[in-house]
Parts: sequence; C-alpha cells; structure tokens
Amino acid sequence: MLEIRNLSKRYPNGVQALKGINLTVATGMFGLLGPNGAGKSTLMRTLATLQLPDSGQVRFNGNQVLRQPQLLRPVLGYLPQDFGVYPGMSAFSLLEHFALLKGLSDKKARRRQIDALLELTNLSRVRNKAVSGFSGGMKQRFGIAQALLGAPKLLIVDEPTAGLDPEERNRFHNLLSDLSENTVVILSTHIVEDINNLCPDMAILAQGEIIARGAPDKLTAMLNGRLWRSQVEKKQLNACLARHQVVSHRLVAGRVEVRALADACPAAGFEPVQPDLEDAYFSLLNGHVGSASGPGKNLLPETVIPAEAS
Ligand SMILES: Nc1ncnc2c1ncn2[C@@H]1O[C@H](COP(=O)(O)OP(=O)(O)OP(=O)(O)O)[C@@H](O)[C@H]1O
Repeated sequence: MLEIRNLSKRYPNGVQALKGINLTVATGMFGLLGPNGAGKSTLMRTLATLQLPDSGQVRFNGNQVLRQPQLLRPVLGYLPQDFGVYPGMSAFSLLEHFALLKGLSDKKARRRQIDALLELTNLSRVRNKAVSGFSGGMKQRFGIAQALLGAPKLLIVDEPTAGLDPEERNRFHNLLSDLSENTVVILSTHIVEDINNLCPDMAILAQGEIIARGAPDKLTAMLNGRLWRSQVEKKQLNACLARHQVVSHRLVAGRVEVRALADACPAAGFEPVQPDLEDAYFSLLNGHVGSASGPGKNLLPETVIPAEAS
C-alpha cells in the first residue's frame, strides 16, 4: 500500500509542480494520467526517492519513504521517462552492473535473476549486444528488466510506451499487467488508451493537482446520456465551439467530428454517443465536469471521487 499525503513541490524558477497531492494506491495497476507539464514526472521522481518535495509525506507499507529512503530502495523498481545507457555495454553486463548497485551480491542468484529477466522481456537473443544499439521497443523492455531487478514491490513506470510501435506496446502492456498481480505498479502517461487498457484504478493530474480519481469506467459513466456527436464543416467549427460545450473535435475524412456535452440534444444534426475515457478526460481537464473546486463543480457526479481529503 502506497500512501501519499499533502505532497507539494515548487521549483526554484517558481513553477508549482505539485499542489498538495493526496493518493492511496493498493496492489495492482494504477494509472496516473495527465497532459504535458501536469507534474507526473515530478511525482514519479519523488516517489522513486530521487528528489524531495517541499512538504508532505509518502509511506509504503507503513515506512516513511522520504525520511528513510533506504527502506524503499531495495523494493523499488523505476523506469524513468528517459534513461541513458553506457555506450557499447551489452544488455547482460549492464543488468549485472545495475544488479550489483541494487545489492544483489550472490553471483549465482544474480545471474539466475538476470537470465530470467532477459527471458521475460524477450531479450535473451540479444543479451550480448550493446543496449545503445537497441530499437526503442527493445530499450524499453531493457528498461523494465532493470526496473525488475530485485523483484520490486513498488514499480514506477513513467511514460513507458511513448515511441513504441503497436506490437511492442502490446507486448509491454502484457508484461506490465502480469507484473501487477502482486506489485503496486504506477503507470504515468498522457496516453488515455494505455490507462484504459491496463488500469482498474486511476487518477487524473492537471497543473499539479489530482482532479479526479476512480475506476476508468466510473469516470466514463458520468457522461452517460449527456454526450452528443455531430459532423460539421471546418468553417463552422468556431461557431460550434462558441455555441456548445465542446469536449473534443477531430478530423474524420476531411470533416470535423464534434463531441459536446448537454443534458438534451444540443441542436439539429447531433446524435447521442457512448462516452469513452478520452471524453471523460477532456471533460475533466476542461472543467466541464469534475473536480470539487473546478468550474464544473455543480456537475460533480457521485461516481467521480475527487482528490482525497488531507
Ligand atoms: N527541474 C525543474 N526545474 C524547473 N521546473 C521544472 C523542473 N522539472 C519540471 N519543471 C516544471 O514543472 C512542471 C511539471 O513538470 P513535470 O515534468 O513533472 O510534468 P509532466 O506531467 O511529467 O510533463 P511531461 O509529460 O511533459 O513530462 C512543468 O511546468 C515543468 O516545466
């Protein structure tokens, strides 16, 4: 169990990256979804004990992580957004190097674990090849192998599928999903589909605040019966944006598909549409529905669990 209480961080340039974050995360896959600059990496680095917040507490299985990071590190796996590798070092040698740094001192046990992780991440075939020459997908799988050294109980993965092709992404998802059975896995991403596919529980982070928390289908359900779709010409888009509560718009075969929120059909040409997580995400981000303090506060449905009370 991971407990985050009142976590705040302001960088020296004045940016307030985290504003009193409260979250409790149990074993399984937890998605942290947010746009660029929301504060996801700041939160991930703080949980990984790589940087300190200005205030707040983090506890993992009862231990105070910020005060005693040495208690978390042996059971922590972290895959950062970008990680460098020593040029020319093979996958095996690099894993051995990380394993030693992680304190896996028994040579036989260490090598057994490295072999198993290379197998798990489908890298046995290239174990003696330089990681610096790997494709993006292979590098990410190597990243997860190093994060899994020491069989972590808390696994933090920051934007893991950016740049992966669909096949690699699928493989990576399956791997994460298998791992989450007895581990707290926190997946931070701006890719809604990744969260939808993988996470039974999630939170949305925007401008350093948790604006919603709950199961993806519960967050989506708050839009049931209130989402409408229409296709308009590009030149009509601005008028449509001005007139309706537009959640999103995208080009479909040269025309613009507009999705809007309304309690009843907003205009001729609109038809009801089944909401998905992306609709819920945009609605919450734009304040059409959601957070207790946001612009849509009077629309707060019971299914959206706002940020936990401090
Ligand atoms: N070392 C730093 N010094 C100053 N400002 C920073 C630093 N790191 C991050 N920030 C700022 O803090 C805010 C949150 O950044 P952070 O990288 O945590 O967000 P993010 O959600 O991970 O975004 P992205 O998806 O783009 O990586 C941003 O405004 C960013 O510019």
